[in-house]
Amino acid sequence: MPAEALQVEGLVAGWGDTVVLEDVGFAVPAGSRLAVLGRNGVGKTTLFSTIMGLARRRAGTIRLGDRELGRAKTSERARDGLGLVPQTRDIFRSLTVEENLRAGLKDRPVSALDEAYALFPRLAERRQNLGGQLSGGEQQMLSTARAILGEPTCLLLDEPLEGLAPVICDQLMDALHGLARSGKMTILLVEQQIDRALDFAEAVIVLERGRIVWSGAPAELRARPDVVERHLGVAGAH
Ligand SMILES: Nc1ncnc2c1ncn2[C@@H]1O[C@H](COP(=O)(O)OP(=O)(O)OP(=O)(O)O)[C@@H](O)[C@H]1O
Repeated sequence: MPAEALQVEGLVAGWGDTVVLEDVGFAVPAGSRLAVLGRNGVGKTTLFSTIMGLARRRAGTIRLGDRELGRAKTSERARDGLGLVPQTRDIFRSLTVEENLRAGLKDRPVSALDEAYALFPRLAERRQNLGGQLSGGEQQMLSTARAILGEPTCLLLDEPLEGLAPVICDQLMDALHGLARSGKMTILLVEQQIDRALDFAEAVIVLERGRIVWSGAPAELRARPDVVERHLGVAGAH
């Protein structure tokens, strides 16, 4: 396996005729965790969408392991090991929790569902409930669990904590830390809760208007309140 799970170089991308990302480049070592930070509208979701083949790449390369993704379809990227948990939590509201999870199994045996239930015991309690009956936190757990069942080598999590109560954020982050400890998955996290993102990540990139304006280690960002204030719009990360 190459040392880098994901390598992005000179990426210019957007939607239709609109360019959102300009010359974005970064590399994520296999098994590591990267936080992607930035204010609303700077292009974080567009970055994940471009990696998944959902947005329009105009220039640059995206390499997953040793494969350059080029024009690969989203389904091929998923087969090659990319997984996305979108901000919109794409669960099937009229299917049960168990049915939702089965949809994420790909070719794996049904017994693999136990992995999801071990990671999120709350989902086991709710397995016969419909997706639409779940709380926001449970829906986020379901969306995350379904992506994980596909055994992605590289998981993209887009603002998983948005709108969740602090205690649910704790539970979700505990599960993500557990996943990360297994070392099998490379995880990219977009998150507005900066402290939680910095606790989780080993490296950080900060986006502003579609460009990377800062990159480094979480401790380095914590030592730069000026960067935090300027690009993330808050007084400081503690
Ligand atoms: N699916 C889409 N179709 C068309 N334009 C989009 C789409 N998603 C995002 N955009 C546009 O791309 C630009 C960057 O938005 P994006 O969602 O990537 O930023 P973000 O940093 O993820 O912000 P947020 O934190 O608000 O999600 C915005 O102008 C937005 O309207």
